Amino acid sequence: MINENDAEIRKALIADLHKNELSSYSYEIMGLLGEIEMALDNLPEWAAPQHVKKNLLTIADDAFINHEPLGVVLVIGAWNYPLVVCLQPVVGAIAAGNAVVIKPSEVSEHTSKLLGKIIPQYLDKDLYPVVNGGVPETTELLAERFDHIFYTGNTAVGKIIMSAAAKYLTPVTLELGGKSPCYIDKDCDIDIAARRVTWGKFVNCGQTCIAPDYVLCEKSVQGKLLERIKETLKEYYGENPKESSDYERIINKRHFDRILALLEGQKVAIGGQHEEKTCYIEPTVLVDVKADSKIMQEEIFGPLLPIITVQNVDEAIQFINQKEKPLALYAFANDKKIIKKIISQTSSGGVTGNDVIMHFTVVELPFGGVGHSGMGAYHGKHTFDTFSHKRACLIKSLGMESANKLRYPPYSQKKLDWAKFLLTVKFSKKKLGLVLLPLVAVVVAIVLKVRF
Ligand SMILES: NC(=O)C1=CN([C@@H]2O[C@H](COP(=O)(O)OP(=O)(O)OC[C@H]3O[C@@H](n4cnc5c(N)ncnc54)[C@H](O)[C@@H]3O)[C@@H](O)[C@H]2O)C=CC1
Ligand SMILES: CCCCCCCCCCCCCC(=O)O
Repeated sequence: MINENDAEIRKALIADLHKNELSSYSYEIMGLLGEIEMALDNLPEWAAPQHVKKNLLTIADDAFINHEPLGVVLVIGAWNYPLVVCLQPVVGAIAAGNAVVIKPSEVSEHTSKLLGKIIPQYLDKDLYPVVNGGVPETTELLAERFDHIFYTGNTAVGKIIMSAAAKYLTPVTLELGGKSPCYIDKDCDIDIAARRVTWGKFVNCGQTCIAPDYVLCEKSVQGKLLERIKETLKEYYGENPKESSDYERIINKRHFDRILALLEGQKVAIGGQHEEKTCYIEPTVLVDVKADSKIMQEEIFGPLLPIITVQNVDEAIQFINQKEKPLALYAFANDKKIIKKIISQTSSGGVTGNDVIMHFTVVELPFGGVGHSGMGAYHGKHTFDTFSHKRACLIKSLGMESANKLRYPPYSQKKLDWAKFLLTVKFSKKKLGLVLLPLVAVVVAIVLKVRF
C-alpha cells in the first residue's frame, strides 16, 4: 500500500504540513517500511511460546508464556507526523493478531482522507476499519468497548481517553507530549551541539513530540550557541527559511495563533518573522526567558527555542525536576559522567546524550513517556508486546504426585522446609542441559517419595 501510493502520500504530506518529498520519505515512509519489514522478519520469533525458568516443584512440567491478541483495539493518531504516528502502532497491532479500528487525526485532513481511501483497498474492511472525523466521532468511538486503546496526542485529551477507557477497564497506551529539556554543558563541542539542536528543534517546524523544547546552559555558553545556531539556520534553510522547500509550516491557524501568543513579552535573539496567510513562523530563538513565563508552562510544539541560563549542571537538574516528567531529555557534554549524572538524577520517557531525537530511531528501545508524558511504549517488538496478552501457561505432568504431597494437608514444618527449598531453587533448561534436568527431577521425586 505504501509503495504503490507513494506519490499520493507525499502529496498529502505536502498539503498538510509543507513536508517536502525527501523529508516525507526520511521521517515518515522510511521508518514505517522498516517497522513493517521488522515485523515480517521477526514475527515467528516474537509470537513463539517463550519458555521460562522453573522451580524444582515444576521441573518436569512445561512453563511458558503464550502471546495472545488482545482482541479489538483502537489506534488514535495525531497530525504532526500523520502517516507514521497513525500507522506505526497499527503494524504491531496487526502483527500481534488484533482487529484494529484506525482513527487518523482530523487536523491533518489530506493524509487522513487518503488513509481512509487506501487502507480499505488493501486491508480487510471489517477487521481494520478507518474512522475519519473529529471530536464527536472520536467521542462516539470512545463510548464503545475496546480491548486496548493506543492514543497519540496532547496530555489534556489523554486524560479524556483514559477516563473513557476506565468504564470498561480497557488498558491504554498514551503517547503524549511535554517539555523536553536540552542541557548543553560548557565543556562540549558547541558547534556540534548547535547543529544537532537546530535540526531537532526546527525539523517539521518544531511540531515534533520529542523536539528539544528549551535549552538550559550556563551564561558563558549562550553567546557562542546563538552565533552557531544562526550560522546553522542559514546553512540548513538559506537566508530566508520562508523560501526553503526544506522548512515546513504550522498545521493550522489555531496552532499559529497559539504559538505566536507564546512569543508575547519575550526577547527575540534570532528570527521572529511570521506570516498568517501561510502559517509560516521563522525559526526563532529567545533569550533571558523567565522560568515562570507562559512559554515555560506548556509544550511549545512550534519553532520557538527559549534559552534559560543556569549556574551549573546541578541547577539544570533541579530545573528539570521541578517540571512534569518529559517525553525526552537531552544532554550534551564531553564528559559522559555528566550525561550519566543527569540520567540518574532525572526521569523522562527517553534520553539521547550528545544528540536529539535519535533514540526514536533505535527500534529496540521502547518509545514512550512517563508520568504526564504518557504510559506504555512501542516500536519494533515493544509494539507487538503492547498489543499482546502475555498468558502464563503451565502444563503439569500427572506424575510426581509425591512432590504434591508437600502442599496437601496435613501440614508440617518438615513439609514447609522442603517446599521452601523446592520453590526457591530455579533451573533453566539452558544451564542444566536437557539430559541433566530430568535426572534432577527423578532424584527429587525419589527423595520426596521416600520421605513423605
Ligand atoms: N508521544 C508521541 O509519540 C507523540 C506525541 N505527540 C503529542 O501530541 C500533541 C499534538 O497532537 P494534538 O494536537 O493533540 O493532535 P490532534 O489534535 O490530532 O489530536 C489527537 C487525536 O485526538 C483526538 N481528539 C482530539 N480532541 C479530542 C477529544 N476532546 N476527545 C476525544 N478525542 C479527541 C483527535 O481526533 C485526534 O485523532 C503534542 O503534545 C505532541 O507532543 C505527537 C506525536 C507523537
Ligand atoms: C535521513 C534522516 C533520518 C532521521 C530519522 C529521524 C526520524 C525522526 C522522526 C521523528 C518522528 C517523531 C514523531 C513524533 O512527533 O513522535
